[in-house]
This record gives sequence, structure tokens and C-alpha cells, in this order.
Amino acid sequence: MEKKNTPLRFFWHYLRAYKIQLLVVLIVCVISTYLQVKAPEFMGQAIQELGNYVGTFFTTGVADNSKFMEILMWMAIFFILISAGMFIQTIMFVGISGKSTNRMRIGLFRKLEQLAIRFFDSHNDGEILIRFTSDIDNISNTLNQAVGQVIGNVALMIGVIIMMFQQNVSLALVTLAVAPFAIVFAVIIIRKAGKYVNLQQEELGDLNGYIDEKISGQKVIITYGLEDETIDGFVEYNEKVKSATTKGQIYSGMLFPAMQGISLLSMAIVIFFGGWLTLNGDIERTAALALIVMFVQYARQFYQPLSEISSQYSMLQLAFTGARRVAAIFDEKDEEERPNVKKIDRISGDIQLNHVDFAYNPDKPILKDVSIDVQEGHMIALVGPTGSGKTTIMNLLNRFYNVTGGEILIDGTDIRDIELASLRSNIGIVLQDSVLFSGTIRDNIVFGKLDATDEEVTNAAKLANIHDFIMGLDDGYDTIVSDENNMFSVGQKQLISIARTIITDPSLLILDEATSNVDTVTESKIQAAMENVIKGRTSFVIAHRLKTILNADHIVVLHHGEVIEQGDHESLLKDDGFYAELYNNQFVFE
Ligand SMILES: Nc1ncnc2c1ncn2[C@@H]1O[C@H](COP(=O)(O)OP(=O)(O)OP(=O)(O)O)[C@@H](O)[C@H]1O
Repeated sequence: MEKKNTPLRFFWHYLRAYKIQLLVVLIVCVISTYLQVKAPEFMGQAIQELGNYVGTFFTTGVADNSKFMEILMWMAIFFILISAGMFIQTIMFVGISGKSTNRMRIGLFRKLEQLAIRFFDSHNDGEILIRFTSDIDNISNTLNQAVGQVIGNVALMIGVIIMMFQQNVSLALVTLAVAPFAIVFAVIIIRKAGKYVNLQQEELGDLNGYIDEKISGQKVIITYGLEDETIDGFVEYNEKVKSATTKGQIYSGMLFPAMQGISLLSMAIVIFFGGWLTLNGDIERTAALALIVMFVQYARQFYQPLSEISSQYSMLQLAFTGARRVAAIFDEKDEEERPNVKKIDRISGDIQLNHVDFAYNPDKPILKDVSIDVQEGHMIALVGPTGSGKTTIMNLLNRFYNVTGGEILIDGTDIRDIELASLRSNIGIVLQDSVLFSGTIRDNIVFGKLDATDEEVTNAAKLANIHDFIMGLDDGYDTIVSDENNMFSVGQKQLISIARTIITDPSLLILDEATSNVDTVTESKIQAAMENVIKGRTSFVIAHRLKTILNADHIVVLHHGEVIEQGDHESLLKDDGFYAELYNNQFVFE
């Protein structure tokens, strides 16, 4: 994957597709700059011709103003052409910006789909979302407005410098005398502002994360009466955003007035020096006046772009920050594949975990020397207290994470040597919190097998014990599932996701605490659905309620990431160890 870590490389990656349009913009920009820097010369000439005309008229009573009128006409044509050039540049940049930010969004989303689960586990949703919204919006606004103007302004400044030195070297030097101060001042302020713009986007990401977390936990907040505390937390995050934004804006805001002041100062110096030249008789009076008018115009043309660039800088800074943040996601590691991985069609389901070690973070080992031997078609139950590593084993089987020591073999092959897509197509997962996606119920069931027939869909739903419920709905399988239409219970969602798993006909099943959080009727339905889906497949079941796994072929008891006991239910009870204690305690409470 190409590295796009610097904002400039990132921009070029997307803009290089529009080389021709950019070339047109550049040509238009050069022409329009030439016209702009030529205009003051006309103004000088107009003053001179007007002077000649008035002088002749007062001495002879008649004079020819056609030369003056001709210059005015040329000035009008120049101004029309300059406006047309600006219009063309704007239109071109709007097109380039729209297309490139569209590609950025698609690219970013595609990248997200390739990222390892570790990325999602270590970034909150709000932080990721803000890349799609605020960061890309900032890039888009800058491409739309600022880039064209900055290019035009830089070209204008270069053109003005050339023209000034052509016209009069001393006046050119006088006009530029304060430029170094202006530039040093601008650089200092821009650096300060940049620091706060970066901070502002980070704080905004945190704020988004906070809002996202609180919205999804709204029921808990209401239940515990934590509305005021939640608002206080929001105000705190919001305050941080406000503080960074205000500081950034104060620094950015200082630039424009400072540049305007410097521009006016430079004009005053030009007028003073021009006047001095006239008084000292070096230049004829009308010519001197024309020169002063011309250089006042140049001073304006030189310093105004500087203040415009400065005033656009906060926008540019936001875009650079946005580019850096979006590029950082592109630089994240994709899911890793070893070279020469094996594509597998269907696994039989023999699984061995050999001395598996694992740590999410290098300094905190989670699984220690875990060895489990699973025969094809067997049901394995993972039990143990919370945090003992049950879900982690599931994460490793599906290769959401890779083992840090030891190996996991499926049909004798290390799973890191199996192509990820083919490995996962053999694995079905039912999670405790079943996720339904927007679309119809049918869409949700065929999620893992898009070409499934209606018959396959209904068969899967029947095996999952949810067919009758679906048929009882007005729109049956076409019932719309959406965020706004949150009409399904936890159990129903789970049954739909069991149907989704059944339809993919996986060789290996992972069921994570699938029977908690539901009433006893639904639980028995889920239990029956599970038995249907487990039948004939190798399956790992993680359950806190031990009665759901009594007939497991093999029970593995985990404690602090280590296997402390394993065997079937009867033998574990006989051993009278940790499992027996767990089992007896649970039945006291149920
Ligand atoms: N993404 C992660 N990053 C860092 N640590 C993690 C991550 N996921 C889990 N852990 C840690 O790994 C340990 C094992 O967690 P795991 O979820 O596997 O336990 P579990 O037995 O499934 O627990 P539970 O029954 O509560 O679901 C815990 O200490 C947990 O804090």
C-alpha cells in the first residue's frame, strides 16, 4: 500500500488524476495574472494622457482625447478578461474538488473495510466518523475556494514584483521594503494558529466520540438518572473544542488586519518616496504622478494577496489537518496475510490450539499456554469468570487478532497460512448483541449469502425458529429493519442472526453468550435454534449459563487466561474443582 503520510502527497494522490484541468487552471492563472499586473500600467498611462489632454486643452482650447479613451477601453477589456479568468478557475476547482473528495470518501470507506479489528477496538466511532464529515468537508471547502485563490495570489505577487522592477527599481525596492517583516510575522502567526487548528480537530473527534457513546447508551443514562452528569461531561468536551477554536481563530484573525496595516504603510511609503522624487526634480511631474498611481496600485496588488493568503490560511490549515488525519487512516495496517496463503473450500472442523499465547498489548498477557484439541463435529464450551479470555479465543479463531505465541491449526493447517476470506467463509458467528442492518428482514438473512433463494431463506428462518414470527408481520420477509424502526426484541434479533448464520452453512460455529438477556420462552426457542445450527458442525459456545452447555462434548474452563480444567460435564463435576463450584453456585441462584 502506497504511503500517503504527508498532506501534500495525500493531495497529489487525489489531484493527479486531473492534471489536464490543473494545467488549464495554471494557464488561465498566468494569463489573468499578466492582465492584472498590466492594468496599473494602463492606469499610469491614462493619468499621463489625461494630464496631456488637460494641459493642451487649457493652453490651446482644443485637445484630442482619443488616446485617453482608447486606454480606458483597453482597461475595460482587461477587467472583463480578468473576471472571466477568475470565473473559469472557480468552476474548474469546484469540479476537481467535488470529484476528488468523492474519491476520498469512497477510498476511506474501502480502507475501513480492509482494516484489522484492532483498529476498531482502539478508535471510538466518533473519531472515525469525523474523518468522513468535518475532515473531508474542510478539504473540500479548501479545494473549492482557497486553493485557486492562493495559486492566483502567489502568481500575482510574483508578476507584480517583475513588473515593479521593470518600471522603476528604486520604487520597487521601496514598495517591498516592509515585505520581509510581513512574511516573518505571517509565518510566526500561522505556526501558532496551526497548532490550535490541529488541536481543534482532535477535540472535535473526542466530542463526537462522546456524543456517539452517550446516544447509544441513552437508555442506561435515563435509567440511572445521569442526564445532568452527561450534560456536564458534554459541556466539558465542548469547552475544550471552544477553547482550541477560539485560540486558533484569534491567531488567524490577527493576520488580516496586520497585513492590511502593512499594505497601507507600504502605500504611504510609496507616495512619500514618489513625492520626494518629484520634488527633487528627478522625474517630470505628470510622469511622477503616473508612476505614483501605478506603484500605489502595485503595492495594493502585492500586499492584498498576502493578506488574502493569510486570511485563507486557517482554511488551508484545516484542510492540511484533515488530510493528515485521513492519510493517517490510509497508513493504518491492513489485515495481514502471509505470502502464499492457502485457499480452502470447506474445512472438516478438526481444530487444535497448541500452546497459544496472546496479548492485545505487549505488556499485558491475556492467554497463557492455552491448548485445546477439538474433534470434527464436536461442541466445545468455553466457561470461566468474566475477563478470563473466552471472547479472546473466539477473536483468535476468526483471526480478528493473530496469536502471539503457539499456533491454531484447522485440519492440520496453521490458520495464518489460510487465506483470510476463505477461512472466514467457513466460520459462522452469533454474537450476544446481534446486529441488524438497515434493509428488509430478507436482506438481513441473506447477508452472508447474497444469492440465496427464497426457499433457503425460509428454511434458515424455520431452523432458527423465527419463521412464524416473520410471517406474522404485515410485510413478512419484506419488513423494513432500520434505526428508526427498532421493533425487534433482543431475542428476535438473535434468532434472525442465527438464521443469517445457518444460511451460510458454516463448518465452524462460534456462539458467544448467545442465550443471555432473554426471557425463558425466547431462551428455549434460541436453545432449540442453536441445537439446529450446531448439529453436525464443530462449534465453540461461550456461555455464562452453564445449563445451556450441559451436553457439550468438551468443556474448557478458563481462569486468568489459562486452561485450569477440561473434560465433559460429568467428569468435571466429579473432579469437584472450579467448574463444579461454578456450576453449583449457578444452580443455587437460578
Ligand atoms: N480489544 C482489547 N484490547 C485490550 N484488552 C482487551 C481487549 N479485549 C479484551 N481485553 C482484555 O482481555 C481480557 C480477556 O477478555 P475477554 O473479553 O476475552 O474475556 P471474557 O472471558 O470473554 O469475558 P466476558 O465473560 O466478560 O465476556 C480482559 O482482561 C479484557 O480486559
